Amino acid sequence: MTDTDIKKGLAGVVVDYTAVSKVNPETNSLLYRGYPVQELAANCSFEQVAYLLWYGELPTDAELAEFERVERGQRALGDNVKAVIDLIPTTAHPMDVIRTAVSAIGASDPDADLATVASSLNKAARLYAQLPAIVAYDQRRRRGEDLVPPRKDLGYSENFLWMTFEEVPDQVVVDAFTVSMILYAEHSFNASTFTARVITSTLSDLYSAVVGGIGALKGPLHGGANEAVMHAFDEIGTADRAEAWLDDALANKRKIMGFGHRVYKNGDSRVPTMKAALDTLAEHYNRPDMLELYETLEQAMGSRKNIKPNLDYPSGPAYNLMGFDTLTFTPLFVASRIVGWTAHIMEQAASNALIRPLSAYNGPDERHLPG
Ligand SMILES: CC(=O)SCCNC(=O)CCNC(=O)[C@H](O)C(C)(C)COP(=O)(O)OP(=O)(O)OC[C@H]1O[C@@H](n2cnc3c(N)ncnc32)[C@H](O)[C@@H]1OP(=O)(O)O
Ligand SMILES: O=C([O-])CC(=O)C(=O)O
Repeated sequence: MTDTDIKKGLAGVVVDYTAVSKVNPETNSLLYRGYPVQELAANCSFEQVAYLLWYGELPTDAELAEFERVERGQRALGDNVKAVIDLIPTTAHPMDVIRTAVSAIGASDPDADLATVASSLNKAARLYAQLPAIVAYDQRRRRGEDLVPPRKDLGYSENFLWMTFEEVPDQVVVDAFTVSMILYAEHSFNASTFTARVITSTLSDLYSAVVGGIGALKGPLHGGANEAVMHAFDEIGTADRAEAWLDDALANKRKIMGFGHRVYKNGDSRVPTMKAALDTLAEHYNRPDMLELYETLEQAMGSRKNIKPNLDYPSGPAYNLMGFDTLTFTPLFVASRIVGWTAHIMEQAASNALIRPLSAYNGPDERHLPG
């Protein structure tokens, strides 16, 4: 075994097939079940995309109506889940709250260990329906606000925003939110999805795999970057300070959050769509200063390092403009990625092989206890 045999971070290693999505850095494209994500973002609801990712085809009108009926019927936060959340101090990171809430849902499911396709689809649908209530309630309780019950007359995005802010914002805001949910839903074997697949590969249950995925997503090298982008914007303040801030950060060997990607080396296929949504929001809220800072930092990062933004870069400021607290950004990613994770969990279960790579030992040579 030589150093070149070791693929640190599994970089460049193809570990399995997937039919869920195709990330193609050569053409800078992303397909969900064959459809370009940009087409889906421009034409579909989040409900349609969730159905597509789970079932492999877009729903007919009748299938969509039934799918929406089931989702709307399961939106309300269960009393037991609310009680668990209320036990967690508001000083905890919201990702820890989401992780615990999902664990509580799993622990109260008598069929948690049942892994038939129908049972897994039901569990996935329940988590997808419940996560907005969990995310919205956690943000509200941190602000000292009461829980807002869901409304069955609203679509997924409108209801999510309603439960968070107790009002449905203008359509441009709802549309930008839907675009973000669609773009975040799925991205092949990223770290959190792979984590979920590893857990599934041991024949563990779907909830355990999702909880593991949430843990992996929390880190700032993955989903936690959308939150970290906003912290950086807060640190920088105004566009005129961006270049000096960046030079200082790079001199101190800091990673610039929201830039770079393991697979895309020429830009993230989702960024132009999310940037267009951010542009709309900046106009709607009359915040040209946010765009100026965004573009100045992007250009400076391009000229210093030739590293391009990833999806977390436009999403962070977009969620800020929508009114979400910075700590809620990564939980929003969870609410969307639950769809991708569970699609992969089901795919892994249907064609399973225990995931267990090898390691090269570089510890002490064999030795023995004295005597
Ligand atoms: C939705 C998502 O999860 S997208 C990813 C979100 N994560 C972030 O935005 C965090 C910031 N970005 C990063 O840390 C990285 O780009 C990653 C983790 C996303 C990808 O990392 P890798 O594929 O392992 O690339 P790696 O870290 O080896 O980067 C290659 C070089 O570019 C540099 N680089 C890459 N990204 C950045 C960055 N954001 N800031 C500064 N330098 C960077 C690295 O330091 C490295 O330089 P070196 O060769 O001089 O050591
Ligand atoms: O693919 C990755 O490594 C990270 C990413 O962009 C995602 O999960 O959306």
